[in-house]
Amino acid sequence: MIDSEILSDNWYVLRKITYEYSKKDGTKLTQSREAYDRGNGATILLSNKEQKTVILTRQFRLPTFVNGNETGMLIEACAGLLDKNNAEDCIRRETEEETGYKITDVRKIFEAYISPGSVTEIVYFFIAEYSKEMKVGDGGR
Ligand SMILES: Nc1nc2c(ncn2[C@@H]2O[C@H](COP(=O)(O)OP(=O)(O)O[C@H]3O[C@H](CO)[C@@H](O)[C@H](O)[C@@H]3O)[C@@H](O)[C@H]2O)c(=O)[nH]1
Ligand SMILES: [Mg+2]
Repeated sequence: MIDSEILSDNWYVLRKITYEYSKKDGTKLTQSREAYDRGNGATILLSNKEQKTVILTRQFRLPTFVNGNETGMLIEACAGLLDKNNAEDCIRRETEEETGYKITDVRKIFEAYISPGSVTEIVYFFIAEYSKEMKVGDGGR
């Protein structure tokens, strides 16, 4: 890395990074690219096999509104940004906040860079079973 310049540091951080990249033939190329750092995230698909149901969330997503989604409303799997906790603890807490279900067993199925051309974020994907006994609140937070 040759240089890192902060272009925006308001809510999350947008940097312009200049670096030297070695090509296969050994020649070196200097490139600059912007990278948006908003931390890492986790998402979970909650399902109930007996009922054949899943729980999804519905919320306003500004970036979709400015890019063709007329109402800006999006139906999604429950998701949240990670803090210092590990991804598993974080998705349990996020599930309770957003859906009102206190889940116990969660299984990580994979992780991925979701928009590697511009965003640094890794998203950890989980699945879990839920049942009505696990309902402890209204969710929606
Ligand atoms: N003031 C302010 N608040 C912001 C801004 N950007 C995000 N927030 C707030 O920060 C909180 C983040 O909520 P989480 O539930 O932790 O994250 P998320 O937005 O659901 O993100 C998760 O889901 C996305 C969609 O799948 C994923 O893109 C993301 O990686 C993550 O997993 C929300 O209350 C949101 O409004 C901003 O620019 N300004
Ligand atoms: Mg969320």
